[in-house]
Amino acid sequence: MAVGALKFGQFTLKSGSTGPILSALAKAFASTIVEAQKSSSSTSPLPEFDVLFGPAYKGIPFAAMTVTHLYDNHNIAVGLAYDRKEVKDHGEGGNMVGASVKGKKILILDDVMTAGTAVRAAIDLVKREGGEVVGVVQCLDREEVGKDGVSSTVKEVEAIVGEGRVKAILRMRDLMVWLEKNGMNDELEKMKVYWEKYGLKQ
Ligand SMILES: O=P(O)(O)OC[C@H]1O[C@H](OP(=O)(O)OP(=O)(O)O)[C@H](O)[C@@H]1O
Repeated sequence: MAVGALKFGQFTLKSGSTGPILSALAKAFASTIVEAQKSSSSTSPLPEFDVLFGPAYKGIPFAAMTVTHLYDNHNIAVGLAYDRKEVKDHGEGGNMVGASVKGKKILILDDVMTAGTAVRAAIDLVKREGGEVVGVVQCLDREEVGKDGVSSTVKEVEAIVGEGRVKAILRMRDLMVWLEKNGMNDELEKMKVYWEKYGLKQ
């Protein structure tokens, strides 16, 4: 909220990527991954993984920052891989870049899922290249109903990667609690209206 990254209602998007914001995000992604790997933190801890995969485009800088932070601050050394949206017809060719995923355990990292299209495409790509996707981590879990109108996109993706294997730095309901605590009532009201329309009903 402090940097205007999240807005409700009608607005024009503006990019707000700066060193301090990206640094905070890298730290949050890395801590979320480390916590999720502890067996005490959840009934479905994230398994160890070899390569972090960031789907183009926004997933690429987030994954790159996170592997760096994992190494510098948590002594976890993993590879970085990402895809190109356009197939390259010269040089190494193909649309995978970075560490090889073949025979490796892969964690996918992105900012947010809506319909889950980007993450599903990433899962398919990694599988085609011979990797095994062991989980997904996103910045914000929107906690919205998915394509079937009942379950969530998270549940739909967990049906592919494993129950409890989609993690998030924070959830929509965490944001609502934070807005309430900080007296941001206008934003909270807008979020509640949005939640009524799109939020999970359980
Ligand atoms: O779950 P989905 O319905 O796929 O939506 C979520 C995806 O959409 C956004 O990326 P976008 O498609 O805008 O691409 P970009 O990262 O290249 O901007 C976002 O970064 C996710 O990757």
